[in-house]
Amino acid sequence: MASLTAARRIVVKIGSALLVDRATGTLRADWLGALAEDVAMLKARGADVILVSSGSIALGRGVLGLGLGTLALEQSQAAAAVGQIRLARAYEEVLAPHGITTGQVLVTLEDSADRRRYLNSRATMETLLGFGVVPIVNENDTIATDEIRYGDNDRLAAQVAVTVGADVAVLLSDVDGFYTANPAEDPAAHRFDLIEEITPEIEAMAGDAASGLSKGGMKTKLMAAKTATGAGCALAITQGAVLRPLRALENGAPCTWFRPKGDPQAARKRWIAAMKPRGSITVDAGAVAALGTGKSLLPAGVAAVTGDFGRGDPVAILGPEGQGLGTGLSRYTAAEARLIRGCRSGDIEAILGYPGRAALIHRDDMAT
Ligand SMILES: Nc1ncnc2c1ncn2[C@@H]1O[C@H](COP(=O)(O)OP(=O)(O)O)[C@@H](O)[C@H]1O
Ligand SMILES: N[C@@H](CCC(=O)OP(=O)(O)O)C(=O)O
Repeated sequence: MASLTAARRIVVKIGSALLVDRATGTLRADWLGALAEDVAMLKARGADVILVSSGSIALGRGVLGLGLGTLALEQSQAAAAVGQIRLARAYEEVLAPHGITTGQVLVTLEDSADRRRYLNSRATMETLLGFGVVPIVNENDTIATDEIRYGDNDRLAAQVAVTVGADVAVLLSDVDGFYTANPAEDPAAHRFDLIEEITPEIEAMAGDAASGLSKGGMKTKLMAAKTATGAGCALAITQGAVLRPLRALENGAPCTWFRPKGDPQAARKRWIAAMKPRGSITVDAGAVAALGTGKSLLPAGVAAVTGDFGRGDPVAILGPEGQGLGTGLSRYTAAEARLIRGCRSGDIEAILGYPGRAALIHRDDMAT
């Protein structure tokens, strides 16, 4: 079974109900301080950690005196604007004493649907993690309208896990796992230790949230589990209300694991391989050899470009005889690719008039 101890890159989702005291609308400082110790523990053993944290609306509504009732979308968005700044600051304040730098990343559903932005956010996240930063991710509630909202951070966390190629995602909840029925309503319900496959029977067991601060309930957690496991990332649901819930999980606290399908790299390659190319890039013999040894495709190895693709679009990679070598996501548009074809990476800026990425297709964005 998957485990937190061996994880290389971990996404942890923290729900509003854990972070914010419902009655007072204030932050649970002790709980957050203890969570910072958990994060420091994971970082100390070399894992990358990304926190997907809810709580901006719950915090902001307290500050604005909006009460506990249902909010109109604009009110939620206003509350998020007020709450998010406090939320990000709270994480910074608890993690800094551990020598950990934080960065705020606000995303919308559009960012991951649009492939160009998806590649940008992937590259930025990778760079942040390379610096040892712990990204604090939330939905950009102040600008997201209904059509482009995740609406719940369970699915957002799974999407982030896929974007960064995490091998483990943990949803810290107010319940210690996935049950045969909502345990708040059915005392006979029992918890699964491991779910191998999310079948329609399992889906029928997922109910809504019982608490007033949360959004998703188990339905969105199952959707998150589907997304994560399909991309090779194991997902755990566990009780977050205890102090140091990640240490507790490592020490065998009750939870439900969802088994991943393969590993993140293999899943990403399957995803890219299934895309319909928007054009083609023909490479020379030297590039064929370089790709064979697992290198990225540089402009220098490109002989010809066809089609009209944008940044992030899938393109067919062809050998000198026109033979198919695979599919990759282009980091340049077709027009740019034609201009920098055959050039050294160091000349890209002079040719295009702006600095670009060294590779035309990065190794991670290629299925060969
Ligand atoms: N099959 C189920 N197993 C466990 N909990 C369930 C189930 N169906 C519905 N629930 C409810 O989902 C809640 C957890 O979701 P939610 O309150 O949205 O948590 P979070 O704040 O962590 O997002 C549980 O407290 C429980 O009331
Ligand atoms: N983005 C929103 C949270 C949405 C959400 O999923 O909340 P929760 O069910 O508490 O995880 C916020 O920060 O208030």
